[in-house]
Amino acid sequence: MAKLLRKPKRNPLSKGVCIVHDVKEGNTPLEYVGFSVIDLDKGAVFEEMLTDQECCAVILTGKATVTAGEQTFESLGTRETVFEKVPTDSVYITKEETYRIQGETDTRVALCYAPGLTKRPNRLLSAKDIQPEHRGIKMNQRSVHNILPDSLDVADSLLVVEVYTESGNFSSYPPHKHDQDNLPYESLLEETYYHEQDPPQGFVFQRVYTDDRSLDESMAVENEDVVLVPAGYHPVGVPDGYTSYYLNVMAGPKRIWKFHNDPAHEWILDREDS
Ligand SMILES: O=C(O)C[C@@H](O)[C@H](O)C(=O)CO
Repeated sequence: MAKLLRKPKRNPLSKGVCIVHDVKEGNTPLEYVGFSVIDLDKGAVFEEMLTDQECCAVILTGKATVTAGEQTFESLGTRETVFEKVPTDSVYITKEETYRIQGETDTRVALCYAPGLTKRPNRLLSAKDIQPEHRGIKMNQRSVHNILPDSLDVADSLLVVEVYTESGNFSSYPPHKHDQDNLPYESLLEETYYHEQDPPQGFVFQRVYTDDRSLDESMAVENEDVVLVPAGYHPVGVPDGYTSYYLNVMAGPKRIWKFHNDPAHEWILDREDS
């Protein structure tokens, strides 16, 4: 199995709480991004005390109450499956904070981590404030929900976005990278992809490669897999008949998404839509 591909597990953590993914220091080549997926049964509670990391808790499916410090956000979450394709609710939680998530229904939550540099207000990132963004033409079309974009000055390091790519299309395409701290031309951001497919027996292809090919992995990515992108271009192709969903977490030394397209494939952008 490719080194960048992580399969889902179901490791019980406490009563009614299961860890599906846990990408963290010690098991990842990533220095800035941490990523977990947890499943909570209705009524079950997950609690964590953050130290030097900030966190964005994305309610992928189901409903939950999130308490962060003195604030409680109730009835978060908008969908039973991610393929309802409506934006969802998330909560930004600052470093050195204790937070708690309680499932109001069975719920799946993505926990996105990155270095916290300052104490900031915790904040609800409401589904109501997310306008789906359409990108691309021809077979390069996708729909994007910007949960924590760089235009929102809410976090120190974290960028979070979810993307739908329909049957037969490519996204994160033409291939782009963001692995050089060379602003204003490019920023250095690591990235994780949490993937789902509809129907769930589907798979997508993701390649992660650098210009010199010292990194070049092509992966068949199945439902609930995670792909790590420490560096390089990272396009995704979706087979006919399936819809792809992925959640991206990005972080690096500067909180700005400035990508560089692979010059070999940039011509893709210059075509007429027809
Ligand atoms: O295809 C898209 O537009 C989504 C990607 O940009 C994805 O969010 C990503 O690769 C971010 O670097």
